[in-house]
Amino acid sequence: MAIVRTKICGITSVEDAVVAAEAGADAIGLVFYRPSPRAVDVRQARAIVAALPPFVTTVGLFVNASRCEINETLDAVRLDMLQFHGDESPADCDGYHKPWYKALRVKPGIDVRAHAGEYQGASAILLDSYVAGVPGGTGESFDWSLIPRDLSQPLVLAGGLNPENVERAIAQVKPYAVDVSGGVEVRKGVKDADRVRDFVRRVRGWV
Ligand SMILES: O=C(O)c1ccccc1N[C@@H]1O[C@H](COP(=O)(O)O)[C@@H](O)[C@H]1O
Repeated sequence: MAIVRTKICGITSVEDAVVAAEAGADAIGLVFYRPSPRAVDVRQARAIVAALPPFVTTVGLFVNASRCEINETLDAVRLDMLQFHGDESPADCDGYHKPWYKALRVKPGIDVRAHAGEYQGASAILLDSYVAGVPGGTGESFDWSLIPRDLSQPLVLAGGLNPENVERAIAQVKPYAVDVSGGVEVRKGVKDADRVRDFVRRVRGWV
């Protein structure tokens, strides 16, 4: 059985980053989108990244950010990958000399395969729930039967995942990785250490 990778997104403190890393998360996500309750600035992000042990991937999440803002963030913070979670075109995502992946928000009627196929430069495609007016981090799951089996890029499953449903999600979707934010929080922007550990254990099949 393939190992499924875990990303814990929306980390806003050193403490939560260390919990995620010690739990066995493969990646942590830092939200550079000011309207989000999970947004961090570059000073917070630098402190979080500095506290991480080796081999934990740092992902910067952007929503329709300007090239200038992304480049300034990359100059200030050691980010390994970029997650584009807005309406960015394939061209908008290229040119940062970093691996990147694109989030697509799924609702009935969307042709996921065709949409994903436009992002040939992406290291992966992340599928999240569509909620009108909110780009992500909604805690809402979507109908996993809408996911095509034969995407050409690795699939990162997101949207309303939590320790209670992640094993079912993995069994049904067989993603490359899972990404969680709200499902392992005490409140928006603050992780629940026990739920983070429980989530990672379940993804790894340790329970
Ligand atoms: O976390 C946020 O606040 C956020 C804001 C804007 C875009 C994306 C955001 N988070 C990402 O949304 C998905 C699903 O989150 P959840 O588990 O349903 O809460 C995940 O990829 C987060 O990284």
